Amino acid sequence: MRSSTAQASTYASTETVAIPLRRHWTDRIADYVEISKPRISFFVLISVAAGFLLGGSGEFQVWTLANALLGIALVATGSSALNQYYERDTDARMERTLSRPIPSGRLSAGEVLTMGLVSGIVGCVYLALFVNLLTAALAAATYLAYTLIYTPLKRISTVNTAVGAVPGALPPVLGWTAAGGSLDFNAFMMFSILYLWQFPHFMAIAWLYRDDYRRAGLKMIPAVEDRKQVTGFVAVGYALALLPVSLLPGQMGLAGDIYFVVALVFGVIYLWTAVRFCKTESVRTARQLLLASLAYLPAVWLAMVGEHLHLLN
Ligand code: HEM
Ligand SMILES: CC(C)=CCC/C(C)=C/CC/C(C)=C/COP(=O)(O)OP(=O)(O)O
Repeated sequence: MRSSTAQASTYASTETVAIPLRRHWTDRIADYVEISKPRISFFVLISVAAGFLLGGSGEFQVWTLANALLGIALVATGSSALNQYYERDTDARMERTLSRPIPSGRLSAGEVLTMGLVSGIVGCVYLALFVNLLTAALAAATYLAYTLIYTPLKRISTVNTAVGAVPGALPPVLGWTAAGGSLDFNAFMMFSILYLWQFPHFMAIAWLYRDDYRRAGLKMIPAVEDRKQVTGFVAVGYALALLPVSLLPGQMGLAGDIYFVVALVFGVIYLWTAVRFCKTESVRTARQLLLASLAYLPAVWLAMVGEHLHLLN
């Protein structure tokens, strides 16, 4: 125990962290919640719910949905905890992540490692017992791909984004199989939409935090690429590819005309913000692209589910 006053900037050199002797239990809970990356996890769970509501046979199984959400939330929390355990040194070098529980000394690395293993394993076992084996196996694959492949790859190659986008795109598939759906073309369409969506989303973020990533030695495209507009072209390319792919569910009978219009309108806005970002890389255009990404996903899932369940027509 080196000190009881954890001042984030003091610990920027990684291992030196202070664990306060006594902290109120509500503060510890808040730290555990922060470890779970609650905003990303919330979107992951929205995607699970969308997959579930589209993959079911028509009969609404509320308890299976609740069990799937709980089990997947535990697995997602476990993967976030292991990611932060592994990245405790690089997180301490980035302004965005410096005040996370480990680099700021509010939680020990050992605690977070334990949380990552326990939460991940309990979540997978819970899914196997209360949902089904296929969903448990896919959730375990998501957890392992995120922690053992994507996370270490961030230090090695810019390919990391294309790899991390695979576990990132699996949540709707987990929901789909939790509802009893098989791994068919419709599940693959939902996977593809979320896979492509992640690139403009992350190019905006990676550009905004490129100095952070450079300082930490993480290989993100805008942090290693000196030529202007490469990040923008990646964003535009994927936003463009997303447009026709996102219209497929309307064509394949998973959703109808309302979905088609919503996917088209939000897809065009997403593409337009990506083009603006590509033309003029700036904090303003990057933030607009990030905002468009965060509006796109709930809108598209909601329209698909709403129309599939005849709530909109
Ligand atoms: C390659 C895949 C992805 C990468 C590298 C990535 C990276 C990030 C990062 C670094 C942030 C933090 C930005 C900040 O602190 O300001 C973030 C925010 C976010 N991400 Fe992603 N993400 C990916 C995929 C996803 C997926 C699959 C989802 C949801 C299904 C998602 C949903 C969100 C949300 C909701 C936020 C919160 C924005 C906010 O703080 O307001 N991301 N992402
Ligand atoms: C069921 C289950 C395990 C779901 C999880 C799905 C999943 C992997 C979502 C996150 C996608 C992703 C690569 C986020 C960025 O992490 P980052 O490490 O780049 O972000 P950071 O820099 O903020 O730590």
